[in-house]
Amino acid sequence: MVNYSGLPSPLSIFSAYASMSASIMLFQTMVNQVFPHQVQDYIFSRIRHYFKPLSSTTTLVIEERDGMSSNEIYEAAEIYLYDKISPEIDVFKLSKQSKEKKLRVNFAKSWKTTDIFEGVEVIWRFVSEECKKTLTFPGHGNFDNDIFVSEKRHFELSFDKKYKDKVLNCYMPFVLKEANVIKAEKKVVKLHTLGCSSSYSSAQFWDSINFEHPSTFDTLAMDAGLKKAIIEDLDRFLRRKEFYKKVGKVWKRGYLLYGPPGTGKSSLIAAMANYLKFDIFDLELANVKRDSDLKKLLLRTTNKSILVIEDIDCSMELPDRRNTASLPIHADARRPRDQQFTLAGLLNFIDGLWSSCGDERVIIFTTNNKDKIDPALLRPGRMDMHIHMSYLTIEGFTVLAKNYLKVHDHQNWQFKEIQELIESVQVTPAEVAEELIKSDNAKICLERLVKFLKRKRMKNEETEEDGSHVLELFTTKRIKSFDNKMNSVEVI
Ligand SMILES: Nc1ncnc2c1ncn2[C@@H]1O[C@H](COP(=O)(O)OP(=O)(O)OP(=O)(O)O)[C@@H](O)[C@H]1O
Ligand SMILES: [Mg+2]
Repeated sequence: MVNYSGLPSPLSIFSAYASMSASIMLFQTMVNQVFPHQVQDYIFSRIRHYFKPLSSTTTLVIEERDGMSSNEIYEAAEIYLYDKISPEIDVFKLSKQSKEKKLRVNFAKSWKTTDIFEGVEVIWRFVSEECKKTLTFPGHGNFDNDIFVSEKRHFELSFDKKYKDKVLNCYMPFVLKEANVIKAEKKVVKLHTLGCSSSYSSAQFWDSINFEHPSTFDTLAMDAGLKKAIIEDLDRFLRRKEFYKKVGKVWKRGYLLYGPPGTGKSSLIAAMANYLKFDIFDLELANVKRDSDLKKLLLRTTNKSILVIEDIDCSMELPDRRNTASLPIHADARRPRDQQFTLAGLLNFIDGLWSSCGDERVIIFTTNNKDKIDPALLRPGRMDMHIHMSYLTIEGFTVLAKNYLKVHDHQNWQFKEIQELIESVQVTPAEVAEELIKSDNAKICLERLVKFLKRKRMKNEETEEDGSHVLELFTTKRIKSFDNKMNSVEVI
């Protein structure tokens, strides 16, 4: 039925629509009668898919994780978009972890913003979904269920299809570059520690907070020559990207810090992280359950980071590691042998696969007792530098006095006495630092320190007079007072 203008009349449109609706209803009834529910759903979803209006928009999904590793584009987008969170207009997420000083503003669920790049409009949307997984653990004869909840996050980037090339080839590199600039400008060092979803769950992940350790090379009580050597080594490492590439070596540097408790090993790690502006990944081997978990965790560390494994001698529970290098670090009888891991395995993985998956990696091991650690760690080529953190020296004390009390040696008569005492007593920077914060008054602090050092010296002398220990302590003291009073660095 066509009217004189050549257009279909309203009546013809209505009758066509009515007959189409009737056919659809007939088809629907037929499908409902013939097919089971699941098949019906599938048929209707396919029909909807084919008959939906053609979209002119493309959407890129940028997930937080790319398999086992973090996705660099997601991280860049997070940094780039962070400044676009506007508390006045949008709903935003506010959080604070107990160890953190500042509030943390973050993207709320379904947060959305528009960005314009060279005249092209793109829309960013933050999507976060909760995933619940039920894990079953064998209990006493029965099975305990534990629900493990994790968050899956991604960004969706939508834009007009015709700008696909421009977005992929120009906008995305722009976002990556901008993120690097922002990161360098207000680089906040992060401390990543091991987290676990629940006491039963085996899933382990890195949990991060802002790292606000005040230690720097200026505040470290250490011989100036050693400090200079470490700083120069770090600078050389950063500069040598091309060199490492040319010689076919992985761009990583390993340090072994050893010395008695309280001599500043952890403080030096903090100073290095603050100097390099690298994140710290603090790996407590005692909390890692399986070899496969360890590998996953290592692969989830990022570039420009420091992997720290403290007290490596204590992570190895076996009495003598020299003959047992292939025995597991965790000799846990409840676990099958293939699920345990060895130091040799860990080192091979770090040297091999892990290092080749990233750039600008620093790895630091610490120990109180270098003699007790596995020879595998001391092998040439393993750790590039062995740094001995010693008892307090006069030079170290000068740094502490300046930092804690703002006094310089020439200003104070007690300095000479303290210097003489420090030369004759083995005292750690931690012990002296503890005395120096006991009062706001520098004079009182130094007087107390003199008393403390005299008491310590007397105690040592008394112990030396106790016949049963004479030989051992004498030997230890004479040898160690020479050895341990020297910070030293050994480039391997
Ligand atoms: N060399 C140092 N320079 C400045 N402060 C220091 C130094 N060594 C120790 N301290 C002070 O003592 C505290 C404890 O030191 P730190 O944790 O760095 O020692 P450590 O060698 O890592 O000890 P442990 O072997 O027990 O882990 C620090 O927070 C700092 O205040
Ligand atoms: Mg420490």
